Amino acid sequence: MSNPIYLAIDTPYLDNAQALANSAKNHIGGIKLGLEFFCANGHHGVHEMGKIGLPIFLDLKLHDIPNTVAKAVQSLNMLSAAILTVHASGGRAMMEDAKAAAGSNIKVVGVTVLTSMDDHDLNRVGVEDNPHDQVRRLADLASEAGLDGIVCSGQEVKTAHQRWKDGFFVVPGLRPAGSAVGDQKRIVTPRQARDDGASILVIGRPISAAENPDEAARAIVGSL
Ligand SMILES: O=C(O)c1cc(=O)[nH]c(=O)n1[C@@H]1O[C@H](COP(=O)(O)O)[C@@H](O)[C@H]1O
Repeated sequence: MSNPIYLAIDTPYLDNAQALANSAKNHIGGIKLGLEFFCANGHHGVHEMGKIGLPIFLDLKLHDIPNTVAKAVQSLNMLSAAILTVHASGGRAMMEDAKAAAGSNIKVVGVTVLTSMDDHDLNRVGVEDNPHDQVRRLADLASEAGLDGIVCSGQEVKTAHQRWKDGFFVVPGLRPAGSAVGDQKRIVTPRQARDDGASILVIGRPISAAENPDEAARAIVGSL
């Protein structure tokens, strides 16, 4: 079994990102670069991180009209990322065009309901369904649009996996027992997410903020 852990590297500093990835690289399966890193370092930064030799998950959560998202995806293809995110709430046409624009080796996955949101937060943006139902709705839409999978919390991944047998399920919002929760609201342990059908586990601060990131990553691998 390959290592399912993608280390979320959320920093604007390329040297810090390289140091963190290099320190934990023997106990992770990939590197996730998000908006904080990409806005500061762009294509050059992604190229440099690629030299570490692990698959790159480019988490840019694209969300715009279909034409704009498709053109943005085309501009990212040269980076040879393994995984790319768009917001599923951008709609079916946007997801279809994103997938059509992506290189054949990139998995395009739809972010459903951010793990930092609970029922109340969803209601405040006009969604009356609870996170579970909204994830199910957006997972069905992502599947219809031809995406490879979705991003959801570990609280929904079991149901999503049952409905979409060959879907690819990215699960963030993971906290080993006893670690700081921070801004996340729908959390489970890495082990729980894995058991419930997560394809990959996105983990940031429980590793990056640890005194010894390599040791923290190794301990999480051991818990799976
Ligand atoms: O798409 C994501 O990766 C993502 C979706 C989501 O719903 N929640 C979420 O936390 N993430 C990302 O997963 C990472 C979680 O980081 P930690 O909370 O530090 O483990 C961050 O880089 C977030 O941008």
